[in-house]
Parts: sequence; structure tokens; C-alpha cells
Amino acid sequence: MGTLLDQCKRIVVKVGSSLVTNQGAGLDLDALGNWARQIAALNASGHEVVLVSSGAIAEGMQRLGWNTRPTSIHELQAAAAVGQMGLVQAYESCFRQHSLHAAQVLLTHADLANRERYLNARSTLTTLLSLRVIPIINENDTVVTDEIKFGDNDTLGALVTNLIEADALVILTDQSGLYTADPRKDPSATLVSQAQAGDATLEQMAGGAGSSIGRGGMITKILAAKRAARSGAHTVIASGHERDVLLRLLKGESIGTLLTATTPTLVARKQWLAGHLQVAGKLVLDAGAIKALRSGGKSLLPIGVVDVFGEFERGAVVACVGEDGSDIARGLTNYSADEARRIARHPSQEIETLLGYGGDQELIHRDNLVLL
Ligand SMILES: Nc1ncnc2c1ncn2[C@@H]1O[C@H](COP(=O)(O)OP(=O)(O)O)[C@@H](O)[C@H]1O
Ligand SMILES: N[C@@H](CCC(=O)OP(=O)(O)O)C(=O)O
Repeated sequence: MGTLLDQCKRIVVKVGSSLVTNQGAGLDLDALGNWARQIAALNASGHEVVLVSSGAIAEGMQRLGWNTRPTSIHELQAAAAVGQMGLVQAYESCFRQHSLHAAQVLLTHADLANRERYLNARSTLTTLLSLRVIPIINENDTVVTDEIKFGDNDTLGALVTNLIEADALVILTDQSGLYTADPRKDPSATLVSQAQAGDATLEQMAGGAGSSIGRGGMITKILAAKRAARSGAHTVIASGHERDVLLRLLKGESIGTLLTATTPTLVARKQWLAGHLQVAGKLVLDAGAIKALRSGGKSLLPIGVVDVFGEFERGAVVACVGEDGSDIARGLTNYSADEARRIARHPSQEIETLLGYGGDQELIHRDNLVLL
């Protein structure tokens, strides 16, 4: 039996900093060449592959002669800008050997959080794929600060998986997969070969980054698998040094850790809503509204909203929470924060009188709402 990956056509491959830069010693051109060869072969057999590559900061530090990772955000951004040059030059020449074009795509959190930019990023990537070009994605480190960062490329890889509705996310790292504990610290740890994405026990096994080169460690990979599963994608965590790892995985061989998605695929807009890291505001729902959303598949009406937090405009993504603060849903609001405050707790028939103009009956329509 295959591992489910033999059914996958569109995949996102994420490679970590320590792999790309030989544990920080400089770009590992052999490794890059190996992945490019495999991706080219997959491309030739009709697969669509997007590469999310880390390594800009590690490579930039190496080029600038810095032995220790700077703590200042501006120095990190400077290192990323220097290192990104090296990364894309290397990928460009590796893919050219297989007569393929590569494209650099730098994304920020804001690009995926804004509905219009999200749709633009999505169409650019799908257009590149239809042209058989290999998109190489990294976070746009130059323009991001801590509050608006993805922070790690595992998360970025998962969001890109949701964005383009990929069938699988393959995270290549410096370990053979997820172990029952960090193998750098616990030599008795054993490899987990398969589990369900989102299984909470996995989060206890996963630790932070094992070296000073990588950022997220295993925990961000486990959370990335959970996020990727929301759009129905399976995740594999495997070693980037394993011979022909991508080719073998897509033939159905079991390598590393397979984290399977069980949730049915959500429609694209709903994925976008669920994948939002930052929301523009918050609506507090009463118990009746929560029940209507959860068991009735209903829209959110103003009568069920008891409180409104934040400042937002019509069309913004807002969080819907219970009175105890629990996450219920996310959705695109039909009313601004000011309007929502005025119509909250009121029946929809009163909207026109309260606002002086008529509008949608629902505060959030069920088509624009995703339960968490
Ligand atoms: N349960 C675990 N299984 C495997 N690796 C783990 C685990 N917990 C923590 N780690 C650490 O996570 C590291 C990989 O994460 P990271 O350094 O961020 O890599 P990358 O640059 O590939 O994203 C491993 O080298 C390992 O030390
Ligand atoms: N944008 C950063 C990404 C850092 C990062 O997430 O690293 P990793 O944990 O190795 O995937 C860079 O290219 O250095």
C-alpha cells in the first residue's frame, strides 16, 4: 500500500536552514542540486512543486563573517537580504541545469492576511505552476518585524499549502522525522512513522530547534502539519539527506513521519479564514449564537453578539469567541466595528432604524464563516 503521497499532484516542499546551509557553514550546493534534480523529475511527470526555502539569515551571516546570530532585528534583516541573494542565485543555476525557470516569491504575513493580496499571491503562484516554473518562497524578512512575522518557514509552508490547496506538505529537515523526544537530547527516542495531524500527543514529543541555525524546531513542524490538514493536505517530515527522498515519497514509499489529514477539504475561502494568524477584531457571542453556528450551520446575526472589540471595516476577518474567551469561529464581517457595536444584541429587522440605512441581515454570512 502506498503512503497516500502517491496520489498527490501538487506539493509544497519546505527545506530548513541547517540543511540548506550545511549547518551554517555555507550553501550546500550538492544538496540544492539534488533537490532540484528530484523536483525537475517530478515536474516532468506532471507534479506541481512549490519550494519554501529557509537559509537566508544563515547564509547571510556566513557571507558577512558573523559567527553568532545577531539579536537585533535590523541586523537579522540585513543578513537575510545578503543571504537571499545567494539562495536564489544557487537555486536559479540548479534549476537551469534542468531547463527549468525558478521564480523568487517573498511573502509577509500581511500578504496572506489581506484578502486582496491573498488572492493575488494565490493567482501568481498558480500561474507560475501552470507555466511549469518552480516558485521558491521565503519570508520577506526585510519588511517584517516580530509582531507581523510568520516567524518560521514551517508555518509559512503550511499557509502556502492552504493558499494553493496543495495535496501534501513535505518538510525536509536535519532529522529523519519526528521522534518521541528530541533525539539530540534523548538517544533512546524512536521515530514516529505515522500519526494523525493535529493529534495533541505529538505536541508533547516535539521540542524547539536543536541547533542555533534553525528557528522553529519540531514543534512548528507539528503545528504546520495541523494547519496543512485544515485544507486536507497530508504532511511528511523527513530527512533532506535521504537519497531521492522526494521521488521515493511520491512513489508511495514510507520515509520519515507521515502526518495524515482527516478533515475534509474546505473550500478555498474558508481555508483562508481558518488560516488567519491575525484578526482585525473580536465578536463575543452568546450561547444561543454559538449553538446556531455549531449545530445549525447558521449565519451569525447581530442579536447573538454581546460585545465587539477592536476597530475594523466591513470585509475584515474577525474572531468569534464565547463569553469565556473560547475560540468559536472566524469570518468576514458585513459591518464595521462601529456599526457592529450599534446593532449588537438587536434583531436584524432593527438594523435599518439603528444605522439609518439597510444592509445585510447577518453580521457574518455562513458562507464566510469557518468554525474552529
Ligand atoms: N521530537 C523531536 N524529533 C525530532 N527532532 C526534534 C524533536 N524535538 C526537537 N527536535 C529538534 O528539531 C530540530 C529541527 O528543527 P530546526 O532546527 O528548526 O530545523 P529546520 O532548520 O529544518 O527547520 C532537530 O535538529 C532536533 O534537534
Ligand atoms: N526567512 C528565514 C527563515 C528562518 C527559518 O524559518 O528557518 P528554519 O527553522 O530553518 O526553517 C531565513 O531564510 O533565514
